[in-house]
Amino acid sequence: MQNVERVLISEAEIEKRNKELGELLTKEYADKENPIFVGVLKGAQPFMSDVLKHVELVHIELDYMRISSYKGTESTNELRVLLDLTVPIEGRDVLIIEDIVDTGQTLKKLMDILELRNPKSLKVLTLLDKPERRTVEIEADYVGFTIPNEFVIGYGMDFDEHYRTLNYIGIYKSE
Ligand SMILES: O=P(O)(O)OC[C@H]1O[C@H](OP(=O)(O)OP(=O)(O)O)[C@H](O)[C@@H]1O
Ligand code: HPA
Repeated sequence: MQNVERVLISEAEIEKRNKELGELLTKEYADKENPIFVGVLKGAQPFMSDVLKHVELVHIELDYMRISSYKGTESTNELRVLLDLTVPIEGRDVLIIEDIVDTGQTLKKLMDILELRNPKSLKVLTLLDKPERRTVEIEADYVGFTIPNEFVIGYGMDFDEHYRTLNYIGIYKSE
């Protein structure tokens, strides 16, 4: 396990939580008219596809955005929209799907951008929440796991584009 200090969340724990979250979203979005789930690439991709296996609804549109900020283990403060939505969201129920809310800067920027487009509702699902690192006041509506202040890798999350393919979440060992 090169550069993995220890396993923080196992594949089985992730699967169990994904099922619970998918069932919750099924209830929450069943009566919404025209909902759209927005995956934030690249990190949220494995989580989004796994959680959707447990969402038993067929009227949800899927779309993606990409915002990038991290170099190594540090946020750069320079957030760039690299990929935008392909459809309007005015009057629609929007759910942002993230892998992690860390400083909160990415989510804050994303929510500011999407709020300007006048959605009916704008909520957030994140697999991981790292509240100790927050620099802006922001909370997700649905959280998979609250984690300590450690840099994590795996299950979509990277260190310089490596480790995204691990099927568990580990703590990164820097040397
Ligand atoms: O709360 P923050 O401190 O802003 O960090 C969270 C963001 O950082 C990661 O994205 P990253 O910029 O690394 O892009 P990636 O998803 O392509 O890895 C992650 O996917 C979140 O979007
Ligand atoms: O702990 C993290 N790991 C990987 N990517 C991240 N982006 C923000 N925080 C993290």
